[in-house]
Amino acid sequence: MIKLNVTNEFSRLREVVLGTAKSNGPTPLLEDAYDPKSAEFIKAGTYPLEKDMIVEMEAVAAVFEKYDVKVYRPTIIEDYNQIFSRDIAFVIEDKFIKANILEDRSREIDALDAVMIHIDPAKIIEFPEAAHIEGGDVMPYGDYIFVGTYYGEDYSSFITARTNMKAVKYLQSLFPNKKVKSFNLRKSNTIAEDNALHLDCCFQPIGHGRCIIHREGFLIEEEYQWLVDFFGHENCFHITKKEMYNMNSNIFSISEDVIISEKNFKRLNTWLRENGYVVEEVPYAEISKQEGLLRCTTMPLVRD
Ligand SMILES: NC(=[NH2+])NCCC[C@H](N)C(=O)O
Repeated sequence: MIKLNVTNEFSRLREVVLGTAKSNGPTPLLEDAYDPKSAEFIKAGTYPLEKDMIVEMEAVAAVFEKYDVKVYRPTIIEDYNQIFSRDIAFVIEDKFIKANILEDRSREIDALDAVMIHIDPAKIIEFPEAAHIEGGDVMPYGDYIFVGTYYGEDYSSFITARTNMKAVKYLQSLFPNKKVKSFNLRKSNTIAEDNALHLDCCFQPIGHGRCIIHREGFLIEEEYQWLVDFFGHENCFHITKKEMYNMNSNIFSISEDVIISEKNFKRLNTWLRENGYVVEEVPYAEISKQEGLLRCTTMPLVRD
C-alpha cells in the first residue's frame, strides 16, 4: 500500500506520478485545442512532437532517479495526451482525490488504475459532478489549502476555467480543519499571456517560506496582496507576463532545497541559486507549448 502523504509543495518527495508523452497522438485540430498556447503552436505549425517531448520527460525521470524518488507512470492509452498528470487527481494528507476534469481529458484517470490498486479504497474520494476541479488549481500549504478558481458569471464560456466555487466549497467540507483560501484567476481562451490556466500557472510556494508569483494572474488585487503579505514581499519572486507565459511559476520541488526548473529560466534560476537552492535544470520548452510545465506533469503521492 502507498502511504499517501502530501501537506505542502516542497517537503522531501518519496513517490510521484510522472505523466508520459508516449502515444500522445498526432497534432490536434485547432478546434480541439483546450488552451490558447497549444492553439498558438498548432496555428504556427510548431506544435511539439512526441519524440521531443519524450526526451524532455525522461530528463525529469532521470532527476527523480538521482534523488531516489519512486516514479509511477500512467498506463498508455493509444493516441491520447497523458502529459499533465497533475490535473487528473491530487493528494492532500492521506486522501487521493479524483479530479472532475475537462471532458476532453476525462479518460486520463483510467490510466492510473495500476497506481490506485496500491491505495486504500477508503482513501479514494470523488467529487460531485457539478463540482469542477483540476489538480493544477489545488495547493495544500500546512493549515491552508490554496485553490485557483474563476467565479465570473461567464464561467461556462471559458474552457480555461477548470475549478468552480462548488468545488472550493466541497473541498472545505472534506477538510474542515483546514482553511481553504480561493483566488479568482484571470482567464483568456485566446491569449496565452493573459491566461492563468491554473493557480500553478501564476503562483507556487517553494521551500524556506518563499514563492513565485505573477500579479496580473490574479483578478482581485486583495487576493494577490493577501499572498504577498502571507509570504512577505521580500520572499516573493515576481514574474512578468512573458515569464508567466513561459511557465516560470511551474517548477517542481523535490525538497525544501532542491528544485527542478527549465534550463532557459535564467533570471529565476539565478535567484534560486543566490538564495541557496539546488537547481536541477531540464529541457522542457517543448512541453511548455501545451501551457503546462514541471508541476503540471507530476503528481506527488508521498512527501515526508
Ligand atoms: N496544472 C496545469 N497547469 N496543467 C496544465 C494543463 C495543460 C493542458 N494543455 C490543459 O489545457 O489542460
